[in-house]
Amino acid sequence: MTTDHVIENISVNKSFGGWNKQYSHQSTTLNCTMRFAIYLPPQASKSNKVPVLYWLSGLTCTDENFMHKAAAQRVAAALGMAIVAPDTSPRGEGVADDEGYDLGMGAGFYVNATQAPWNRHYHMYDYVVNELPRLIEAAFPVSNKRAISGHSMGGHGALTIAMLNPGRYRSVSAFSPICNPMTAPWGKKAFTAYLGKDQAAWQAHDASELMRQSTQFTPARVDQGGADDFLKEQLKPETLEAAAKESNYPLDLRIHEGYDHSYFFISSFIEEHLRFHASHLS
Ligand SMILES: N[C@@H](CCC(=O)N[C@@H](CS)C(=O)NCC(=O)O)C(=O)O
Repeated sequence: MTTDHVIENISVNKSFGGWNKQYSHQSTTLNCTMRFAIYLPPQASKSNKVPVLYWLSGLTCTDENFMHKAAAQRVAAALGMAIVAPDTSPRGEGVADDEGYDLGMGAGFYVNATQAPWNRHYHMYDYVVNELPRLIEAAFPVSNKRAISGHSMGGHGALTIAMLNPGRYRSVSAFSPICNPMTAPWGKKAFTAYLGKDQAAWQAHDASELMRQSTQFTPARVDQGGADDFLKEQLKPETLEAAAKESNYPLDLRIHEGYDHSYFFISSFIEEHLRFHASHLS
């Protein structure tokens, strides 16, 4: 490990024979101290590097929501899969913020901000794609067999990051993703602030636009609750489905009647997502 990869342990909890841990580190990409969580299954050891799923959370979340509420550890332990959950934005004094829950801290949207004041710290795209996996693969017994998943804003992050980096992730999945942020209130607000008014810059981070233009396919699964309050105005899975049809992208999209936007939905289907990723990681 080089000095670029100095990490400080914050918590350790044994879980299903493996370990749930939190660390902080100084991020050179985000220019602030960041926290992440990692679940290491019992199979992970110096002589046995395990594949790793990167989980991107939604608005208002930290590295903790998924690890506390998704109930993923039992199946991750059985499958021998590590899970890494970063925070959802840069943090700390001096980091630009907004009064709204959907902009600033807790709402990094997994893009590289080009607009002031956000461009000093808000580089979540580079952090997730480059700095974090470099650090994780240097510091823990995990391999470079990667998958990516996320929820809502994090579902948007997972889909766009996978499509912008073909070959980097073996599979991608999302719960209740923001499928067409260019036309959704959450996305329009964040993209205007972080990327500016020119919508050409937004297209590169819109899952539906990317899927419509895709010629290289990463296996993709999306699950959406039919009783999600954000479904019609913010999430728009029908737009992603239409885009997949246009490019013949093999998207497995499922709508589940009665489920809402919460972690009660995620925990109900997380096992299916982990098994989907395991089938592509092995
Ligand atoms: N209306 C909600 C929107 C935020 C929200 O629903 N966040 C989702 C992701 S988009 C979440 O995971 N919240 C944290 C949790 O359920 O643990 C609020 O004001 O907090």
